[in-house]
Amino acid sequence: MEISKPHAALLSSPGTGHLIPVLELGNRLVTHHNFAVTIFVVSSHASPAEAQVLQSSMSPKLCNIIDLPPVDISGLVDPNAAVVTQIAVMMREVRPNLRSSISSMKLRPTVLIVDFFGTESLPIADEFDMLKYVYFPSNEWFVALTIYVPFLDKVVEGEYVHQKEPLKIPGCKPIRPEEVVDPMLERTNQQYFEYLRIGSETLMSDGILINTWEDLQSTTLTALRDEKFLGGIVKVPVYPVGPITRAVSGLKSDLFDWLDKQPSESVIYVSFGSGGLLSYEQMTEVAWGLELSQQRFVWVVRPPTIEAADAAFFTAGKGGDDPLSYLPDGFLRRTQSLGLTVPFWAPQVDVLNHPSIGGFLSHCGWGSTLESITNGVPMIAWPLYAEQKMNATLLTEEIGVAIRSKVLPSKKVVQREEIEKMARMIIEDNDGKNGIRGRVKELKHSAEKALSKGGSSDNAFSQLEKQCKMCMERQKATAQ
Ligand SMILES: O=c1ccn([C@@H]2O[C@H](COP(=O)(O)OP(=O)(O)O[C@H]3O[C@H](CO)[C@@H](O)[C@H](O)[C@H]3O)[C@@H](O)[C@H]2O)c(=O)[nH]1
Repeated sequence: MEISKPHAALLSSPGTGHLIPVLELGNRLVTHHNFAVTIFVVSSHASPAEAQVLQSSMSPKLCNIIDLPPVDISGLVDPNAAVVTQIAVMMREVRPNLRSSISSMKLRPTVLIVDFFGTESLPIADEFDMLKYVYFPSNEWFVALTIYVPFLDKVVEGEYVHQKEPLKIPGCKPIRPEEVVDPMLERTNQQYFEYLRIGSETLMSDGILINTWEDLQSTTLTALRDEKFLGGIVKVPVYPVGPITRAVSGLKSDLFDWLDKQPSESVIYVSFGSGGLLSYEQMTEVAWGLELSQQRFVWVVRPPTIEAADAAFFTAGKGGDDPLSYLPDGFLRRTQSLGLTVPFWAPQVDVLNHPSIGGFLSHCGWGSTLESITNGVPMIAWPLYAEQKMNATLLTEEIGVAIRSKVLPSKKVVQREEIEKMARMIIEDNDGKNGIRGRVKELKHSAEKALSKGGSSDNAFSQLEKQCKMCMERQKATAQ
């Protein structure tokens, strides 16, 4: 490793939805900003999707990847505890391994960048005289809520979900009580305390990196920087560095042969992120809705869950039960010429990049959202868990690239007639009434501009690079 380059150590928390954006941030730092990068991975070790993502990051191998030894949290947390609690405890327990890995490195890292579940490791950066940043692979509105929750905690009485009025965040769009993130659903649950802690610890960093860009949501960014609003509590720089997404791999398969034969922008891609699951009843309605709409589709099908909305978070992409056996009788035969089903996992970035894809029925995970926007594909927002309800609102009410059902799918089963209508609307509305196709294409260009030389995200990276070079000089001076 060259001593002249800043060396960034990135820490990723378990889950494909976190691992992918951290790996891509690392790749970007290497390819565009002359960093050396080591990525510390805390993997869940049960997810084939995660293993596959790690494997593909080896060619070309741009970053040094260190899989931290797994930690046993069985004695510390109930196996049925919320996913956020489990991740938080894993990230807490992994700290000694991270510390010893960093201390044994020949070339001391200049900066530690943790994803937001790793904020408890920030003091380790101080021990080694490194800079410390928090990376949110999500949007500014979520960042705003996360850092403001410790303040809401002091003034809001009772459960957030029982509030009569939307929750106010200085300078930002208020949040409707039914849209709060999962850790805020129950204020006595451990995941809530972990979330509060993450919010406070983020403010102790040297800066916040967000996987978005200046023009996507400029009002919230302004609020995060303006002293009169959230800038009054966020004293560190906020860098929108995105959209950072995976590159198209150029895969060839029967799926792409089929897509090649479909008309331009005619196919709806249906997928719920790395682990999203539907109830059996909802899965049945989706199947009927697609069939009734007579629109073309590619559907990543997983076996149903008993909850209204759930996720196979630690086992993403894992086989087992045949998911296709849960589809309505005769569905596959009747839709043979209309669509394709893909069990468990699809090469999503390549699919969204295909010219025949014209809409994405998505759970609104931020990775999927960015992949849709950067490929100019409008969405049907179908939020399930985590911060996805906020994302869906952002996409439909503020950014204007999605349509959605009348009632949240996590609250009530969306009926086939409404799905049929949305499927037609997303494909047939070529720059029609709702104008979302035109808007998403505009944003595709604005995203490209942000990342190009001299664009806003490129500039944000340059500022980070500058801070890191200054830190390197300081480290050198103290070592002499
Ligand atoms: O069949 C599939 C399904 C998913 N993916 C990829 O998996 C990633 C999924 O990421 P994302 O859309 O962000 O969803 P989650 O995996 O659900 O991500 C978690 O992490 C995100 C970032 O914090 C949050 O926005 C989400 O709400 C949270 O659930 C994307 O890169 C997809 O391309 C595939 O390649 N094939």
